[in-house]
Amino acid sequence: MRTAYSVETVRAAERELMARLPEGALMQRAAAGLAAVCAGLLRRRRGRVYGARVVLLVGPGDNGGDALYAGARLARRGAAVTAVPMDPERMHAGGLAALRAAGGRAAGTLPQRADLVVDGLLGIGGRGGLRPAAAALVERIPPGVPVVAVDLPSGVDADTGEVAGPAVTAEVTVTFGAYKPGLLIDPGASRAGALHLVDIGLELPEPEVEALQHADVAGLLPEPTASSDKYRRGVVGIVAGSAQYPGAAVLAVAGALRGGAGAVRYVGPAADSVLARHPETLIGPGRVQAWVIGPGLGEGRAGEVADLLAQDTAVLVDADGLRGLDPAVLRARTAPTLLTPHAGEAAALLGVSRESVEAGRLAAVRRLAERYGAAVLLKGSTTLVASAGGRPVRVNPTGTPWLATAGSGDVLSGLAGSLLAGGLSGADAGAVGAYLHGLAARRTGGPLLAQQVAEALPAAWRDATHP
Ligand SMILES: NC(=O)C1=CN([C@@H]2O[C@H](COP(=O)(O)OP(=O)(O)OC[C@H]3O[C@@H](n4cnc5c(N)ncnc54)[C@H](O)[C@@H]3O)[C@@H](O)[C@H]2O)[C@@H](O)CC1
Ligand SMILES: Nc1ncnc2c1ncn2[C@@H]1O[C@H](COP(=O)(O)OP(=O)(O)O)[C@@H](O)[C@H]1O
Ligand SMILES: [K+]
Repeated sequence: MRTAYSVETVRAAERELMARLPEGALMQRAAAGLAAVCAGLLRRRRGRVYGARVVLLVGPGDNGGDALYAGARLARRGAAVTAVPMDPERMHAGGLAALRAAGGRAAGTLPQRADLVVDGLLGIGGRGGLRPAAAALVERIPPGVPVVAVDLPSGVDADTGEVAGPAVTAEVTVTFGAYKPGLLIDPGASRAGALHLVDIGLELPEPEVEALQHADVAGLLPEPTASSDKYRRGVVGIVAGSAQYPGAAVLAVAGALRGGAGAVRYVGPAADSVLARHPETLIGPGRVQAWVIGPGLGEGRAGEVADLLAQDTAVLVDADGLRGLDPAVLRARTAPTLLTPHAGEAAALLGVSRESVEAGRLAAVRRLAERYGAAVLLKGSTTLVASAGGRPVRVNPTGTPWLATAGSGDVLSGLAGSLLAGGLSGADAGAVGAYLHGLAARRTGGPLLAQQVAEALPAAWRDATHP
């Protein structure tokens, strides 16, 4: 599991540790880790550190201090290091002295030739969009030169991943003590490049955000045993499709057939299309361990949604099924419930604009889970899964923008429903479903069709369980 912590939590852990260590010890740990990553990158790119031109962008706080001390270490190894301050009056004094003592220099303007830029403008002390002096430096980073971000790319909000205006795009981010949510959630995540965590010895409580890895997914996926039969493995029922959208039913069933359930049952008007593509499907009402309702349902089918929600069976509600949901009805349920909106559907459920959901995805998914008393999977660039009751929000690390194609959400709802039928909780079914869905899409590559994502699911399952 990859875990991430808010700025407030990191600061508290830092204070506690600093009280027990000599002054400046944490910054030296951070700078040593940062310098090692920079040196590794320079060696890979040009064979050696000696003679490399390194530019440090230096902000007014400790993030700049880290960059200056790391720059001093690189200068001692023969790099030509130039520090460019955001504000020449406010640079970490100890760091600047160390850099100068090691042979580095400060300059007023950004050199146009460099082998590496180190972004030490802002770390966890950054607030709001970059102010003009910082933005001007970011805009002058020479194109094609690799950037290593210190703690996080400047301009990315550490707690949310929000980016308001210009921001650094890094090849590598070297972060200290703990990942921050903004490094795992887009748009911040796509600015951070490869993540490198430097352990500075922090002791941390439960995380705010977590991302599953292969081993976590393997531990959650249901595996059949000698005593399994198709009913014990779980039956998932799919209520999807309409005369207008029969394809949604076919795709949801395609996902469900590859989600580990022993059988898939289809209920709805697209039975002929479903059977033509998936002869394995059972047709018509019957007993199931989990229902999926919503993909391609069209208008006027709220009664069917209400009927399923009234049953004491796990239910996943997607797409058209999400219209007009009553929070009181959902909160009263005791069986697992998973809602899988995209940003537009989430906005309608919260009564806010789509833009506000997209700008603050973490807050939106948390509010949805609280309000509806259910697990909620918010689709989009970095899919998020929250559960009612304040557990860490799960961030899916496997997505790809190629998934933004018609019908891929239908495959996901069938898949996650199948996992629910296999006995996973709402949040686990959502997070594991999104993980396999993203892996399958990455395996397929783009441009991709939703049905290809479904077809690649067994291979993605094997990748996660037998890496
Ligand atoms: N606290 C600790 O124990 C450690 C901190 N470390 C480093 O210290 C950093 C945090 O340092 P600070 O708390 O000094 O904060 P930062 O260095 O992140 O930035 C704070 C400064 O930036 C200015 N600023 C804030 N938002 C801005 C914006 N949008 N545009 C322009 N300027 C802005 C503020 O006025 C303030 O002067 C971490 O990210 C990490 O790099 C590391 O050395 C490890 C140990
Ligand atoms: N920019 C993006 N990056 C990664 N994944 C995305 C992006 N946009 C959409 N997706 C994913 O694509 C799928 C689209 O689902 P959805 O919006 O329900 O479409 P549909 O209803 O056509 O199936 C979801 O899994 C979502 O997370
Ligand atoms: K930074």
